[in-house]
Amino acid sequence: MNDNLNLSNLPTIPVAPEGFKSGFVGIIGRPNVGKSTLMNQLIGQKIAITSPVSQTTRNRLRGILTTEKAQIIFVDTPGIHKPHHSLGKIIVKNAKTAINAVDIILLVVDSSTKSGGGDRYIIDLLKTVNQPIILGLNKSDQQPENYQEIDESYASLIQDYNWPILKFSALTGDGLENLQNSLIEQLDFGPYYYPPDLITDQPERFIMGELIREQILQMTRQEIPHSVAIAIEKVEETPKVTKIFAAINVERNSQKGIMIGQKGSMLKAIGTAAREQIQKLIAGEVYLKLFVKVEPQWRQSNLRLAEFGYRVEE
Ligand SMILES: Nc1nc2c(ncn2[C@@H]2O[C@H](COP(=O)(O)OP(=O)(O)OP(=O)(O)O)[C@@H](O)[C@H]2O)c(=O)[nH]1
Repeated sequence: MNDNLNLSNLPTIPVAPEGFKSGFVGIIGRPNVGKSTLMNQLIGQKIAITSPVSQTTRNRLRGILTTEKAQIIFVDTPGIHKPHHSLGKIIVKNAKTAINAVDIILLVVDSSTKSGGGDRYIIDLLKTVNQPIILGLNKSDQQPENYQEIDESYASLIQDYNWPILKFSALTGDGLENLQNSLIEQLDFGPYYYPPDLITDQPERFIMGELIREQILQMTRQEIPHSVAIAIEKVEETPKVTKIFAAINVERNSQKGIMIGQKGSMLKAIGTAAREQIQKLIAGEVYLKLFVKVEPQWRQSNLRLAEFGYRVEE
């Protein structure tokens, strides 16, 4: 019998106690403001990848925080920006869909610099939204001396609305308890949507691919912009070690060269760092084998995008 159909294998979800609150919080913002860092910090484990290169996050990813009083499901959305190619369009479309499917919107901005056109673009998108919105000033640890001017530049953008403003640092954790309490306060009473010990809705394989992609983005920086997709081809579990075979798909031969590096040095460095991250994720020994493949123009082709796991959500 297929194990998936065996009902006794399904996780059980307890009945929530009286007064329990729950709901979905959409983390929205421009690329690179710290949305993924924030979600990881709030749920206490790395499930969303982060990097100094913008547009790191591609798919919707849920992070689940369960406390005694509440369950908050965070929906990390790809940064909203004006799209230039078909992957970009899917990313923005998914972010807009996410806005409609949540109970509270946490609009995150980078308060180490003043507001700009990109912030105004998102606030315009949110004008017609009915859910409560919180404006989160992130990167408080990096604010310069003229922080009051910066705070004012954001406050003036939302002066016509009654949105609360909270300041925090996703990196240091400063102000996050306050943020968590404000979110719980605004949530309605509700059930456990997920088992209390679950921290994400994504399968482990997806996160593994993301952890590999994170190392590529960090190590190759601007040289391999966004033309990389990871396919986890095989996972073999043995009692001692989990063997993972993953293909790194790039668009051009030149990118393949960069990815492999001199005498394979780049691929080796990526593999070593990603292996360490994956070991933390699965709490066990990992053997990671990486291959590089050239898939011309994968970003333009919706079919190929679907194969690599990028969903367009209606
Ligand atoms: N100093 C400081 N840096 C931060 C903070 N939060 C995030 N960062 C950094 O900002 C960069 C972008 O963070 P991400 O979490 O990847 O940003 P994101 O909004 O998810 O980015 P996209 O996936 O592009 O939408 C990373 O280098 C983070 O380390 C913060 O509170 N303080």
